[in-house]
Amino acid sequence: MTALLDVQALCKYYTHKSIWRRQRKVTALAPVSFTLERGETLAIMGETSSGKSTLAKLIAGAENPSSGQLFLNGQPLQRGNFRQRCQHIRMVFQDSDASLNPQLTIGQQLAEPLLFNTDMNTEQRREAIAQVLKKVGLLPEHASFYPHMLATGQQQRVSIARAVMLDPQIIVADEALAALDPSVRSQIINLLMDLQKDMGISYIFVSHSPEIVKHVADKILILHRGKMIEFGATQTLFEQPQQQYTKLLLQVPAAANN
Ligand SMILES: Nc1ncnc2c1ncn2[C@@H]1O[C@H](COP(=O)(O)OP(=O)(O)OP(=O)(O)O)[C@@H](O)[C@H]1O
Repeated sequence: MTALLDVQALCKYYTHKSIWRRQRKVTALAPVSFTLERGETLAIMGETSSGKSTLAKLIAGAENPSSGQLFLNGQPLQRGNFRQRCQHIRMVFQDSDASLNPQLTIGQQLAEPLLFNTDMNTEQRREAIAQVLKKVGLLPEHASFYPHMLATGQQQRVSIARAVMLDPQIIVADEALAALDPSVRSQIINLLMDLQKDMGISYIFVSHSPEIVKHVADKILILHRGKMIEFGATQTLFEQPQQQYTKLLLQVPAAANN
Protein backbone atom coordinates (compact mmCIF):
# COMPACT_ATOMS: atom_id res chain seq x y z
CA MET A 1 0.00 0.00 0.00
CA THR A 2 1.19 3.54 -0.75
CA ALA A 3 2.39 5.41 2.32
CA LEU A 4 0.74 8.73 3.17
CA LEU A 5 4.12 10.46 3.21
CA ASP A 6 7.22 9.01 1.63
CA VAL A 7 10.37 10.98 2.36
CA GLN A 8 13.20 10.03 0.01
CA ALA A 9 16.77 11.11 0.68
CA LEU A 10 15.74 14.60 1.81
CA CYS A 11 18.80 16.73 2.41
CA LYS A 12 19.60 20.36 3.26
CA TYR A 13 22.85 22.33 3.12
CA TYR A 14 23.26 25.93 4.20
CA THR A 15 26.14 28.09 3.15
CA HIS A 16 27.71 30.16 5.94
CA LYS A 17 30.12 33.02 5.15
CA SER A 18 33.23 32.92 7.30
CA ILE A 19 35.20 35.99 8.39
CA TRP A 20 37.71 35.30 5.59
CA ARG A 21 34.81 35.47 3.10
CA ARG A 22 35.19 31.79 2.36
CA GLN A 23 31.93 29.93 2.02
CA ARG A 24 31.43 27.09 4.46
CA LYS A 25 28.83 24.45 3.68
CA VAL A 26 26.85 23.32 6.73
CA THR A 27 24.93 20.07 6.45
CA ALA A 28 21.76 20.82 8.41
CA LEU A 29 20.25 17.52 7.27
CA ALA A 30 22.08 14.61 5.64
CA PRO A 31 19.87 12.44 3.36
CA VAL A 32 16.92 11.18 5.41
CA SER A 33 14.34 8.63 4.23
CA PHE A 34 11.27 7.32 6.03
CA THR A 35 7.53 6.82 5.59
CA LEU A 36 4.51 7.97 7.57
CA GLU A 37 1.11 6.26 7.41
CA ARG A 38 -2.38 7.73 7.75
CA GLY A 39 -3.39 8.56 11.32
CA GLU A 40 0.13 7.92 12.61
CA THR A 41 2.19 10.19 14.86
CA LEU A 42 5.91 10.57 14.32
CA ALA A 43 8.18 12.30 16.82
CA ILE A 44 11.45 13.87 15.65
CA MET A 45 13.99 14.06 18.45
CA GLY A 46 17.61 15.11 18.80
CA GLU A 47 19.82 17.52 20.67
CA THR A 48 20.06 21.22 19.78
CA SER A 49 21.10 21.90 16.16
CA SER A 50 20.61 18.26 15.16
CA GLY A 51 18.37 19.27 12.23
CA LYS A 52 14.88 18.74 13.71
CA SER A 53 13.40 22.09 12.66
CA THR A 54 15.10 21.84 9.26
CA LEU A 55 13.40 18.49 8.60
CA ALA A 56 10.06 19.86 9.87
CA LYS A 57 10.33 22.92 7.59
CA LEU A 58 11.29 20.83 4.55
CA ILE A 59 8.24 18.60 5.06
CA ALA A 60 5.93 21.59 5.54
CA GLY A 61 7.39 23.35 2.47
CA ALA A 62 8.70 26.31 4.48
CA GLU A 63 12.20 25.54 3.09
CA ASN A 64 13.29 23.94 -0.17
CA PRO A 65 15.49 20.83 0.04
CA SER A 66 19.00 20.81 -1.43
CA SER A 67 18.12 17.37 -2.80
CA GLY A 68 15.66 14.54 -2.25
CA GLN A 69 11.93 14.24 -2.72
CA LEU A 70 8.65 14.03 -0.86
CA PHE A 71 5.67 12.00 -2.02
CA LEU A 72 2.17 12.41 -0.62
CA ASN A 73 -0.11 9.45 -1.41
CA GLY A 74 2.40 8.47 -4.08
CA GLN A 75 2.33 11.89 -5.78
CA PRO A 76 5.45 14.08 -5.74
CA LEU A 77 5.06 17.29 -3.73
CA GLN A 78 6.18 20.03 -6.08
CA ARG A 79 8.61 22.68 -4.90
CA GLY A 80 6.95 26.08 -4.77
CA ASN A 81 3.42 24.67 -5.17
CA PHE A 82 2.20 26.36 -1.99
CA ARG A 83 -1.47 25.69 -2.69
CA GLN A 84 -0.86 21.93 -2.91
CA ARG A 85 1.39 21.97 0.16
CA CYS A 86 -0.78 24.11 2.42
CA GLN A 87 -3.92 22.15 1.69
CA HIS A 88 -2.38 18.88 2.77
CA ILE A 89 0.44 19.71 5.19
CA ARG A 90 0.13 22.45 7.80
CA MET A 91 2.54 23.65 10.42
CA VAL A 92 1.97 24.72 14.05
CA PHE A 93 4.76 26.63 15.79
CA GLN A 94 5.92 26.84 19.40
CA ASP A 95 5.10 30.49 19.87
CA SER A 96 1.46 30.95 18.90
CA ASP A 97 1.64 34.56 20.12
CA ALA A 98 4.31 35.32 17.50
CA SER A 99 2.72 33.25 14.74
CA LEU A 100 -0.63 35.06 15.06
CA ASN A 101 -0.95 38.53 13.57
CA PRO A 102 -1.71 41.01 16.40
CA GLN A 103 -3.43 43.40 13.96
CA LEU A 104 -6.05 40.92 12.74
CA THR A 105 -8.99 39.35 14.53
CA ILE A 106 -9.03 35.58 14.99
CA GLY A 107 -11.80 35.41 12.37
CA GLN A 108 -9.73 37.35 9.82
CA GLN A 109 -6.75 35.04 10.41
CA LEU A 110 -8.84 31.90 10.09
CA ALA A 111 -10.42 33.28 6.90
CA GLU A 112 -7.01 33.61 5.18
CA PRO A 113 -6.50 29.93 4.24
CA LEU A 114 -10.10 29.81 3.01
CA LEU A 115 -9.67 32.94 0.87
CA PHE A 116 -6.51 31.60 -0.76
CA ASN A 117 -7.55 27.98 -1.20
CA THR A 118 -11.34 27.77 -1.58
CA ASP A 119 -14.21 29.43 -3.47
CA MET A 120 -16.30 29.93 -0.31
CA ASN A 121 -18.38 33.10 -0.06
CA THR A 122 -18.44 35.32 3.06
CA GLU A 123 -21.32 33.45 4.72
CA GLN A 124 -19.74 30.04 4.04
CA ARG A 125 -16.43 31.27 5.49
CA ARG A 126 -18.19 32.64 8.58
CA GLU A 127 -19.87 29.27 9.12
CA ALA A 128 -16.62 27.31 8.54
CA ILE A 129 -14.81 29.56 11.06
CA ALA A 130 -17.56 29.06 13.67
CA GLN A 131 -17.33 25.29 13.14
CA VAL A 132 -13.55 25.12 13.42
CA LEU A 133 -13.56 27.27 16.57
CA LYS A 134 -16.02 24.83 18.16
CA LYS A 135 -13.88 21.91 17.00
CA VAL A 136 -10.88 23.26 18.94
CA GLY A 137 -12.89 24.04 22.10
CA LEU A 138 -13.41 27.77 21.51
CA LEU A 139 -16.61 29.75 20.88
CA PRO A 140 -17.81 31.23 17.56
CA GLU A 141 -17.68 34.63 19.35
CA HIS A 142 -13.89 34.29 19.61
CA ALA A 143 -13.78 35.14 15.89
CA SER A 144 -14.08 38.84 16.79
CA PHE A 145 -11.26 38.72 19.39
CA TYR A 146 -7.69 39.89 18.79
CA PRO A 147 -4.85 37.49 19.79
CA HIS A 148 -3.83 39.56 22.87
CA MET A 149 -7.33 39.07 24.29
CA LEU A 150 -6.73 35.31 24.57
CA ALA A 151 -4.74 33.22 27.06
CA THR A 152 -1.71 31.26 25.76
CA GLY A 153 -3.62 27.98 25.62
CA GLN A 154 -6.46 29.65 23.69
CA GLN A 155 -3.95 31.17 21.26
CA GLN A 156 -2.50 27.71 20.66
CA ARG A 157 -6.06 26.46 20.00
CA VAL A 158 -6.41 29.21 17.36
CA SER A 159 -3.12 28.09 15.74
CA ILE A 160 -4.47 24.54 15.66
CA ALA A 161 -7.79 25.81 14.23
CA ARG A 162 -5.86 27.57 11.46
CA ALA A 163 -3.91 24.37 10.80
CA VAL A 164 -7.01 22.13 10.55
CA MET A 165 -9.09 24.69 8.59
CA LEU A 166 -8.37 23.09 5.20
CA ASP A 167 -8.77 19.51 6.46
CA PRO A 168 -5.08 18.64 6.09
CA GLN A 169 -3.62 15.14 6.04
CA ILE A 170 -0.52 16.03 8.04
CA ILE A 171 0.19 18.58 10.77
CA VAL A 172 3.82 19.34 11.55
CA ALA A 173 4.18 20.72 15.08
CA ASP A 174 7.57 22.27 15.84
CA GLU A 175 7.87 22.31 19.65
CA ALA A 176 4.22 23.39 19.67
CA LEU A 177 3.71 22.21 23.24
CA ALA A 178 6.96 23.42 24.79
CA ALA A 179 5.84 26.89 25.90
CA LEU A 180 2.65 25.69 27.59
CA ASP A 181 2.29 25.05 31.30
CA PRO A 182 1.65 21.39 32.18
CA SER A 183 -2.14 21.53 32.64
CA VAL A 184 -2.72 23.52 29.41
CA ARG A 185 -0.27 21.18 27.65
CA SER A 186 -2.34 18.14 28.63
CA GLN A 187 -5.50 19.82 27.33
CA ILE A 188 -3.83 20.64 24.00
CA ILE A 189 -2.47 17.09 23.69
CA ASN A 190 -5.98 15.73 24.29
CA LEU A 191 -7.36 18.13 21.69
CA LEU A 192 -4.76 17.01 19.13
CA MET A 193 -5.50 13.34 19.85
CA ASP A 194 -9.28 13.95 19.51
CA LEU A 195 -8.75 15.74 16.17
CA GLN A 196 -6.59 12.82 15.02
CA LYS A 197 -9.39 10.38 15.84
CA ASP A 198 -12.09 12.52 14.18
CA MET A 199 -10.17 13.67 11.11
CA GLY A 200 -7.57 10.91 10.61
CA ILE A 201 -4.74 13.46 10.71
CA SER A 202 -1.10 12.31 10.89
CA TYR A 203 1.21 14.32 13.12
CA ILE A 204 4.90 15.04 12.98
CA PHE A 205 6.01 16.41 16.34
CA VAL A 206 9.39 17.99 16.93
CA SER A 207 9.93 17.48 20.64
CA HIS A 208 12.55 17.48 23.37
CA SER A 209 10.22 15.78 25.83
CA PRO A 210 10.44 11.99 26.22
CA GLU A 211 7.27 12.04 28.40
CA ILE A 212 5.19 13.65 25.64
CA VAL A 213 6.74 11.49 22.93
CA LYS A 214 6.08 8.28 24.87
CA HIS A 215 2.46 9.36 25.29
CA VAL A 216 1.63 10.48 21.74
CA ALA A 217 4.05 9.00 19.19
CA ASP A 218 3.76 5.76 17.21
CA LYS A 219 7.25 6.15 15.74
CA ILE A 220 10.37 8.08 16.65
CA LEU A 221 13.09 9.44 14.37
CA ILE A 222 16.36 10.34 16.07
CA LEU A 223 18.66 12.97 14.56
CA HIS A 224 22.27 13.50 15.54
CA ARG A 225 24.29 16.25 13.83
CA GLY A 226 21.92 16.22 10.88
CA LYS A 227 21.95 12.43 10.44
CA MET A 228 19.13 10.03 11.15
CA ILE A 229 20.73 7.53 13.51
CA GLU A 230 17.65 5.62 14.59
CA PHE A 231 14.04 5.21 13.44
CA GLY A 232 11.43 2.83 14.75
CA ALA A 233 8.35 2.11 16.84
CA THR A 234 8.11 4.16 20.05
CA GLN A 235 8.00 1.14 22.35
CA THR A 236 11.01 -0.46 20.63
CA LEU A 237 13.12 2.67 20.93
CA PHE A 238 12.20 3.19 24.58
CA GLU A 239 12.82 -0.46 25.48
CA GLN A 240 15.67 -1.42 23.16
CA PRO A 241 17.47 1.65 21.82
CA GLN A 242 20.34 0.71 19.53
CA GLN A 243 22.34 3.84 20.30
CA GLN A 244 23.52 5.28 23.61
CA TYR A 245 22.54 8.74 22.26
CA THR A 246 18.94 7.53 21.82
CA LYS A 247 18.93 6.02 25.28
CA LEU A 248 20.01 9.34 26.82
CA LEU A 249 17.49 11.37 24.80
CA LEU A 250 14.61 9.09 25.78
CA GLN A 251 15.41 9.01 29.49
CA VAL A 252 12.21 10.03 31.27
CA PRO A 253 13.06 12.08 34.38
CA ALA A 254 12.39 10.04 37.54
CA ALA A 255 9.72 12.52 38.79
CA ALA A 256 7.68 11.98 35.59
CA ASN A 257 7.52 8.25 36.25
CA ASN A 258 5.87 8.65 39.66
N1 LIG B 1 18.48 29.47 7.79
C1 LIG B 1 19.65 28.92 8.17
N2 LIG B 1 20.81 29.39 7.69
C2 LIG B 1 21.98 28.83 8.03
N3 LIG B 1 22.11 27.75 8.85
C3 LIG B 1 20.98 27.25 9.35
C4 LIG B 1 19.69 27.79 9.05
N4 LIG B 1 18.74 27.04 9.70
C5 LIG B 1 19.42 26.10 10.39
N5 LIG B 1 20.75 26.21 10.18
C6 LIG B 1 21.79 25.33 10.76
O1 LIG B 1 21.39 23.99 10.54
C7 LIG B 1 21.66 23.18 11.69
C8 LIG B 1 20.38 22.51 12.18
O2 LIG B 1 19.50 23.50 12.66
P1 LIG B 1 18.03 23.17 13.16
O3 LIG B 1 17.39 24.48 13.53
O4 LIG B 1 17.32 22.34 12.17
O5 LIG B 1 18.30 22.31 14.49
P2 LIG B 1 17.30 21.85 15.62
O6 LIG B 1 17.59 20.44 15.90
O7 LIG B 1 15.89 22.21 15.28
O8 LIG B 1 17.79 22.74 16.87
P3 LIG B 1 16.97 23.30 18.12
O9 LIG B 1 16.56 22.14 18.96
O10 LIG B 1 17.97 24.17 18.83
O11 LIG B 1 15.80 24.08 17.60
C9 LIG B 1 22.29 24.14 12.72
O12 LIG B 1 23.69 24.00 12.64
C10 LIG B 1 21.86 25.51 12.27
O13 LIG B 1 22.80 26.47 12.64
